[in-house]
Amino acid sequence: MLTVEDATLHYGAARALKGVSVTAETAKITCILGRNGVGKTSLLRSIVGHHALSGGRISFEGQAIDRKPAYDRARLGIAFVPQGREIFPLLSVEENLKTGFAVLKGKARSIPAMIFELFPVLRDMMHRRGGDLSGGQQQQLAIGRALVTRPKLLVLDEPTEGIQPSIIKDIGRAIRYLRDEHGIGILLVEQYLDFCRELADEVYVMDRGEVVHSGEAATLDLPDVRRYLTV
Ligand SMILES: Nc1ncnc2c1ncn2[C@@H]1O[C@H](COP(=O)(O)OP(=O)(O)OP(=O)(O)O)[C@@H](O)[C@H]1O
Repeated sequence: MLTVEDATLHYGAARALKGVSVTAETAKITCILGRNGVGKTSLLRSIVGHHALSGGRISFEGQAIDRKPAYDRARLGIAFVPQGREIFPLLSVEENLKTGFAVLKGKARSIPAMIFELFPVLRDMMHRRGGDLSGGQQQQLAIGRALVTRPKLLVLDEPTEGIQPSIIKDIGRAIRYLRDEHGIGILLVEQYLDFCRELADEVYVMDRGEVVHSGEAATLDLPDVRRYLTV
């Protein structure tokens, strides 16, 4: 569904991505592991249209998207849950969810009931301000907002960062449900190996702007992967 080929990205003279190739399939969970600063966020932001590549190609459902602006990619079905959530603290939970309407046509503008089945706390806190939610609840809200756009591919940047274990479990369950029941493709980056192992179908490991390992999650060579995750 999503193919990134030979992606290179520069910040000024500094090269953050060096020939990265990654694919994410429909109804599969693809996890990119790597420690801080190896280029995971840069890769995701290139995929969703927040950074322009300096080389390489990105295609989605067979269509080249690397020259398209972020809102076009969102309309095609790519939704992004950024690191740090980036919810609107002064807007209510409901208003935050409705910001997802921007990429939908008039008639399609509704909040899917599935979001409240996955994260009941969002219904309970519908009229509270986003900024009043805990970190874990904000992460659920950020995922909910992404789901409002009815994505085919959900891209998540470190969804477990700074979140308590019970909510990490809820988020893991939600991700599995989206894959199994809705056939959504999931692409997530993580530093938390166990979360990734439990969830992922396919795994990539990045180091210093490059993919250094890739394969099915079930066949991961754990000592080798851990080596890339420890500082
Ligand atoms: N806007 C920017 N301008 C300049 N350099 C940047 C910018 N964003 C990231 N970098 C640098 O690019 C490299 C890759 O950063 P990136 O955030 O993609 O890594 P990461 O693996 O996602 O790390 P983290 O887990 O901390 O987000 C780092 O050396 C970082 O300092």
